[in-house]
Amino acid sequence: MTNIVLFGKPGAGKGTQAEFLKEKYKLTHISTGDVFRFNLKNNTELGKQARIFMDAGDLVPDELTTKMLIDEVNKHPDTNGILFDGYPRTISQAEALDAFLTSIGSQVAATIALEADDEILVQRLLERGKTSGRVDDQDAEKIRNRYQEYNEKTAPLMNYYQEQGKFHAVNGIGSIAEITERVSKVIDNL
Ligand SMILES: Nc1ncnc2c1ncn2[C@@H]1O[C@H](COP(=O)(O)OP(=O)(O)O)[C@@H](O)[C@H]1O
Repeated sequence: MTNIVLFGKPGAGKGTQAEFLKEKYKLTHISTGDVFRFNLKNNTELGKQARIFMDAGDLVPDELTTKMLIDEVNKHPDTNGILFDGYPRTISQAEALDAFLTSIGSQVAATIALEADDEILVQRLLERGKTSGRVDDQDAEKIRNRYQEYNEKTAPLMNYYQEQGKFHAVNGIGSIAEITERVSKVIDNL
C-alpha cells in the first residue's frame, strides 16, 4: 500500500488535489472533513457528537476522529493505498495512525504539505463559504479559530514527519494542474 498524507492549512487545496491524485494513482481518498459533514447532514450519532466542535471551527476530539478514520480505512481492504486528507491533525492522531497502519503491515509513505500564505487562504475560504453552505467558512472568527487550532495542534506534525524523513513541502500557489504536477513529482520519486 502507498499511503500518502496530504497536509496543509484550511483552504490549502487538499481536497482539490485529492480529486486528481486519487484518479492518477488509483488511491482511496479519505477526507475526514467530508466524512464528518456526511454524518452531520444525515444526523447520525457521530454527526451529533461532532457538530458542536465543527461548527465552532474546533477540532473534533481525537478518540472520536480516530475511531471513525479506522472504520473508513477498514472499508477498503484491497486498496492500492490511502490518500489521507485532513487526518492526522494532532500528534496523538499521527501516533494512532502509525500504530494502526503497523498493525495491518503498512505505513505512511509520505506526507505532502501544500504551502500558501494565510491571507490568500482566508480569502479562498470566505469565497468558498459563499457557495458551499459550510458554516465554518462563512465567519471570519471561526476561520481564525481554525487557524489557531492548526498552529497549536497540527503544525507540530511537520516535525513529527520530518524526523521520520517523510515530510515534503510543495508550493500550493499556482494553477490546479501545476500543483498536481508538483505533488506528482514527489509521489513518483518515492
Ligand atoms: N483529523 C481531524 N481531527 C479533528 N477534527 C477534524 C479532523 N478532520 C476534520 N475535522 C473537523 O472537521 C472540520 C472540517 O474539516 P476540513 O473540511 O478538513 O477542514 P478545512 O477545510 O478547514 O481543512 C474541522 O474544522 C474539524 O472540526
